[in-house]
Amino acid sequence: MFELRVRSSFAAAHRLHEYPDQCRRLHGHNWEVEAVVVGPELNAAGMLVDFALLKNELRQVVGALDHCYLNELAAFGPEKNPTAENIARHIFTELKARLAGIGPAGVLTAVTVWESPAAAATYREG
Ligand SMILES: Nc1nc2c(c(=O)[nH]1)N=C([C@H](O)[C@H](O)COP(=O)(O)OP(=O)(O)OP(=O)(O)O)CN2
Ligand SMILES: [Zn+2]
Repeated sequence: MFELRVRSSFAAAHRLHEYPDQCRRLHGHNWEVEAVVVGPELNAAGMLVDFALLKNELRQVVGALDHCYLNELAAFGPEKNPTAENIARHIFTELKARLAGIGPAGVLTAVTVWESPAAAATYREG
């Protein structure tokens, strides 16, 4: 089995409801994002999926969050906090849909979002 990882990043603002600390106030992060794609077979070029394709798709998904106030986006809204966990699940769902439309050999299994070099959340399926 082969496992590929591609990374992207975005800068955005958020605030966390139901949080008893300064994170309730408006603040920002530079989020780092990693997507993991797995599969057993290589193509004639010796690739599971071209990194260029994966990076482009991830960039499209992450780009929709870049320089946004995340709480205002429909993906999060007033009720769902834009935590690293919810951001990871959102990116996973969007990227999975985009990759399904292209039909590459690999399967998306996880998305990890780092809020800082010391703190990350992963959403995975399969
Ligand atoms: N499980 C989660 N916990 C927290 C999240 C999250 O998304 N998932 N997010 C936050 C806030 O976004 C906050 O801005 C980050 O808090 P913290 O990790 O404390 O960041 P600091 O840079 O202030 O950390 P220090 O290491 O203390 O400097 C909080 N928790
Ligand atoms: Zn924060």
